[in-house]
Amino acid sequence: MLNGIVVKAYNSFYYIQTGSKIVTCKLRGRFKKERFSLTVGDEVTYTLTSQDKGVIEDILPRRSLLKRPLAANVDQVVLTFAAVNPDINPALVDRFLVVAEFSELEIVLCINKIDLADTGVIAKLTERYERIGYKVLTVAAKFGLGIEELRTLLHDKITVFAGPSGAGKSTLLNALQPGLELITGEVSQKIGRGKHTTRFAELLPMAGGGFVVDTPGFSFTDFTDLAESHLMDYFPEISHIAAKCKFSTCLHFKEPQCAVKQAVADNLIHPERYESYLEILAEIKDSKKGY
Ligand SMILES: Nc1nc2c(ncn2[C@@H]2O[C@H](COP(=O)(O)OP(=O)(O)OP(=O)(O)O)[C@@H](O)[C@H]2O)c(=O)[nH]1
Ligand SMILES: [Zn+2]
Repeated sequence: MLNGIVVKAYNSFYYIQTGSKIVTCKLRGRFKKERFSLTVGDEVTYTLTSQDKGVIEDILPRRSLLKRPLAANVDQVVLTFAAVNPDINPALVDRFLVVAEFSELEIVLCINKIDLADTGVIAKLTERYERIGYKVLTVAAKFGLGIEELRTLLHDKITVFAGPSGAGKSTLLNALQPGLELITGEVSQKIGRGKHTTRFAELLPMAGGGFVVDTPGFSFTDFTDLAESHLMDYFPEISHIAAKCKFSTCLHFKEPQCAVKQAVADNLIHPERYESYLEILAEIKDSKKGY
């Protein structure tokens, strides 16, 4: 029995990668009866029926399932923003961060287009998010700057890219491609990448191990899945301090003796981060009205 990972699903065929080898597999009948939908990122065991064909015998338990893009076992998200052009919007960064935290993904904040920005601006931005505890990478995807460091962070993980339009996600993925050529070249031939354009995500194998989800998706507009009382869990610097509030039910809004509000006043929490928190809190409150 061999172990592998689903890198592409197409017409009830699954393309399973083990090492640098791709095997085309079908599912055992019993899975079809169970209506189990296998997706990219799933780990399976299979037996070979010929050199490059096989049958999936078992599906290993999923660690996670991301809905957009649809992929299992995603470990990490690289949130990509341009420092300028379009100018970084901290409120939008916070919204992406909340969704990434909610999805329990490891987070890398990638600030792109540093060739166009002031070094002072970059330093301030970096400091702002590193202070909260986030990993920040500054790159210029168009010029290959910082790409090696990003590549290192992708090793042995399944990574998805996200960020607003124009931030440079496609440029980043392309900059990562040269390192992939050896393996993806083989994949392309076998599974006809580019021939069939599908809406479904595929995993791109990385030279040093690990995969990147080829569709930068992971967009969202609402926070209706969140509970008001849990929102603070997705702001690390707020949840860190919340235990010191007078009331255990404190939402850090209008409650008296709130340690979070005090921390904002003392400049220990960035006022714009607190603004973002309040804004999303209001959206959650609104969405729950009328239920
Ligand atoms: N100056 C500069 N321009 C860049 C850099 N990276 C990307 N760009 C440019 O920014 C524009 C947008 O880049 P894309 O890679 O298409 O951005 P995207 O995030 O994939 O955008 P969507 O497909 O709309 O989601 C392109 O014109 C790129 O050439 C960079 O590091 N420096
Ligand atoms: Zn409070």
